[in-house]
Amino acid sequence: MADSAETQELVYLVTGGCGFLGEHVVRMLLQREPRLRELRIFDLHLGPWLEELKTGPVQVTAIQGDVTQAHEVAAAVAGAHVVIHTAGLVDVFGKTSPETIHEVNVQGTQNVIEACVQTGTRFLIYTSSMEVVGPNIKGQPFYRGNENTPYEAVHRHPYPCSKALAEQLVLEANGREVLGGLPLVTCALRPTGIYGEGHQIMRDFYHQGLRLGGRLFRAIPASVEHGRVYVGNVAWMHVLVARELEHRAALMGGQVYFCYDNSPYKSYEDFNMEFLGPCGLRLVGTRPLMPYWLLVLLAALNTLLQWLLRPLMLYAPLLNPYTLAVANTTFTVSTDKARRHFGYEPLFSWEESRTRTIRWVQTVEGSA
Ligand SMILES: NC(=O)C1=CN([C@@H]2O[C@H](COP(=O)(O)OP(=O)(O)OC[C@H]3O[C@@H](n4cnc5c(N)ncnc54)[C@H](O)[C@@H]3O)[C@@H](O)[C@H]2O)C=CC1
Ligand SMILES: CC(C)CCC[C@@H](C)[C@H]1CC[C@H]2[C@@H]3[C@H](O)CC4=CC(=O)CC[C@]4(C)[C@H]3CC[C@]12C
Repeated sequence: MADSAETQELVYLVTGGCGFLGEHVVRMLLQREPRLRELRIFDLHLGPWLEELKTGPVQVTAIQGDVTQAHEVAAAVAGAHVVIHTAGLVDVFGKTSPETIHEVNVQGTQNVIEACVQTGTRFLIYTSSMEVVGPNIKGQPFYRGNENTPYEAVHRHPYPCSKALAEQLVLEANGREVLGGLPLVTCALRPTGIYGEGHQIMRDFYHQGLRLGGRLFRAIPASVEHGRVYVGNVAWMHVLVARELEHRAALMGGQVYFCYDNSPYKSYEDFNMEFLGPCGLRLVGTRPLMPYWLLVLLAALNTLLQWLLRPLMLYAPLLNPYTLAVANTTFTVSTDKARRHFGYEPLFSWEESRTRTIRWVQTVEGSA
């Protein structure tokens, strides 16, 4: 990559570049990677906003494609110096079958790795997830943990299972010889729950609050803490890793990094209120209004309804046994591995992340 860097000739590929995180990665690369010549954006569904990017100095190439199709992936990867693989099916609500989640998240990642090997691309960054670690099926808390904290990472749900398998594939591929004889350098970033402009679940909570007359009802105790991270900082960490991977290949190759920032540790609902509150919503109750056993029952009922209604319609509410278990389990990270290895510092302070997210919620359809 050194020659290309000197002549400012880098080609990057972002898979899933039209998703919530992918769009931020794309925009961040255009702003903060001056060595970029071409940016390829590969996604199943291309967004109309891509058009506005095509007028800048960097060649922006939109590629409509499917990561499960090896030939489509190989064609997109050929000639790229760096691949940032964010594409994935983020489904914890039972909208898609476990087989499809596996095909996209695991087989899709395998296709990306093989494409790098076959075409000679040396640097691969994978967007993994905190879900690879936990919360586990026992609901054990992970409190201010880092990448070395012992934790029983046992999953049953298709989404964390698929992310864990895909991450393993990526890490094992580190060091494989790519076309041309040089070694592949890979690493995986594990964001905690991401928030920020474009966050669909935040939108859903906002609309739900509006439907309930400006109120949301507390379901989870305030003492259950979640680590959350602003999407701009997740994008920034991807850009930094991509930049540093060549020079620090021995240190960073085959490594995992939690993706974090200075957002405060709070319960999922209290954290959301940091944005929804200034937009006119109120969280009712200092304690959960329903006993936990009733939530468990409702979550199980939702699973049953989803199954019964499947032939007629897709019933995929926010509450199911898995989302309840995740929401009700403390999972917070506290680590400086990314700072030590490649100098990561959050680009956006908590105040700025909050302000940007509030401004975005204010533009969401239905807002006052
Ligand atoms: N949203 C979150 O809180 C977190 C997300 N992640 C990971 O970050 C990555 C991005 O997630 P989000 O942006 O939230 O999801 P998203 O659903 O907004 O974006 C995923 C993108 O991948 C694309 N995609 C899906 N299937 C594809 C296929 N077969 N071929 C090509 N493209 C395909 C989608 O069209 C979409 O644009 C995922 O890998 C996810 O597992 C990790 C931690 C937390
Ligand atoms: C009313 C319910 C009790 C509250 C439901 C909230 C849930 C929908 C969300 C609570 C925690 C979220 C998950 C968490 O942020 C970690 C994640 C990481 C990922 O890689 C993908 C998304 C998610 C699983 C996220 C999904 C929504 C929650 C379960």
